[in-house]
Order: sequence, then structure tokens, then C-alpha cells
Amino acid sequence: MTARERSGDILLQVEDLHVAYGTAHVVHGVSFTVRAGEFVVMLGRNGAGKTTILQAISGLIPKRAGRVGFAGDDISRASARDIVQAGLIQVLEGHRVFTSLSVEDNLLIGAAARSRTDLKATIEEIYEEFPEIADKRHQQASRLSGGQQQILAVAQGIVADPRLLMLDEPSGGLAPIVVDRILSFAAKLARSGVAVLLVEQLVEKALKHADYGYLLETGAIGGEGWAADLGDSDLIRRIYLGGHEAAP
Ligand SMILES: Nc1ncnc2c1ncn2[C@@H]1O[C@H](COP(=O)(O)OP(=O)(O)OP(=O)(O)O)[C@@H](O)[C@H]1O
Repeated sequence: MTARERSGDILLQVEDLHVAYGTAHVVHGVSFTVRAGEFVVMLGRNGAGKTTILQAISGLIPKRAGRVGFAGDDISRASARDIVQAGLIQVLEGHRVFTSLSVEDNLLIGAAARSRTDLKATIEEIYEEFPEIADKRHQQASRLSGGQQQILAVAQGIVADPRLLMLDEPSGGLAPIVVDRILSFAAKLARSGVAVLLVEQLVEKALKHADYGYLLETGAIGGEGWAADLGDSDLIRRIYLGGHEAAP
């Protein structure tokens, strides 16, 4: 199955993206798409370039070459702020929350990036889904565990009213059951029309929740396919394990 046969309007279109850190050329002509309402995962070994690609799309690091289209506009040279305003929201790797502010203020700050009318209902929905942060809504975020801060970081991305939510390894430091809850919430968002682009090391869990996957091999797309087909594929075995064992 090729990308062309997927349904839905293309929301994000990355074409021939190149990124370098000084003389280290780490992304070599990457092209891929994310469609409206689609949950796409990008998999690849440590250091393959996944975070670099997300950050280049978000305008956080410069692109050496290539084009990024979003909702019909060319955002290749747009500022990080304008990219957020357009509805392309990235949740960075690690627990990047404001620890001196309350949980609820963290959510309000996340939402301040873009105005939305259903903010209260969205925050309530997040509290319902993640009672561990609801219970501490008026406490400083520094009182949350690392895993709860990670949930809060993802929640900040959700309240920003994304058209495309990019999640960079949301599993970091989380118990497996919490990872499943976050990924199934992301899948629910996708079903409601928000596109999701996930970078994740937990291959099995990512493929369980995503619709479509791209496999990154040292800065280039090595393969792609429906998530349901990739799990037990030779492609995954080749990329992660040199073709000998089952995927992690
Ligand atoms: N700021 C930087 N300066 C120089 N090299 C960098 C920088 N950030 C990343 N790299 C290098 O770029 C390559 C791609 O890194 P990147 O973090 O994008 O990979 P990744 O697939 O996200 O890996 P991981 O799963 O470990 O986060 C690696 O070789 C890494 O060492």
C-alpha cells in the first residue's frame, strides 16, 4: 500500500527535507505526508533523525533544503510562532512543563498559544481521562511525578487546539499502562479530526494505536505502510534488529 492510496486531505507534506548540524548532515531528503484525522507514527533507531525532523518542521531548527506544506500553505520558512499559530503543535521530548506554576495554569498557558472557545470542556475532558493530574490541578507542577509531568506536557499540546499534534516520545519515563492511555487518547483525537504525528521507541505500542507508519533509517525513509501490517514485517526486523529477531 503506498501513501498515495491513503484517504483524507493532505495536511502536512514534507518534501525532500535536508537538515544538518554544522557539517553533520543528519536528514537526507525525507518526504512524507500526514492526512487530516490520521495518526501517523515515525519509527527508527536511536539517532536516526526523528527528533531533528520534528524540530525542523516546527521551525525550531533550520532546514538546509526542502519544502514543508501545512494546510495548503508553504511553511518552510515560517517562524516557530507562526507555525504554532497555524495549528501545528509539537510536544517536545522530556517533561517540559512550568514547574513553578500550578497544573491548571500550565494548561491555560498551553491554550494561550491559540484561542479556542471550548477550552473549559477540553480541560475537563483531559482531567477525566487523566485523574492523576486532575487531583493535583491546584498544586505546583513540581509536585507531580516525572510521569505526571509528561502527561501534563502532552495535555498542554492538546489544549493548544492543534490541527496537527506532533508528539516526540511521550512514553519517556512512563509506566506502560500510562503510555497506552496517552496513545489511545491520541487515537481518539485523530478520530475527532486532529492529525497526530508520533515519534516513539516503543514500536509495538505505537503500531497498535497508529494508522500508518514511516520507518526512518539514518536520516532517510526506509519504508512505510499501514501500522497493522508493519508490526510483523521484515522491514521492522531489518531496521531494528538487522533481520534476526522479533521487533521490541
Ligand atoms: N544539537 C545537535 N548538534 C549536533 N548533532 C546533533 C544535535 N542533535 C542531534 N544530533 C545528531 O543528529 C542525529 C539525529 O539525532 P535525533 O535526535 O534527531 O535522532 P532520533 O532519531 O530522534 O534519536 P532518539 O530516538 O535517540 O531521540 C544523531 O546522530 C545525533 O547525535
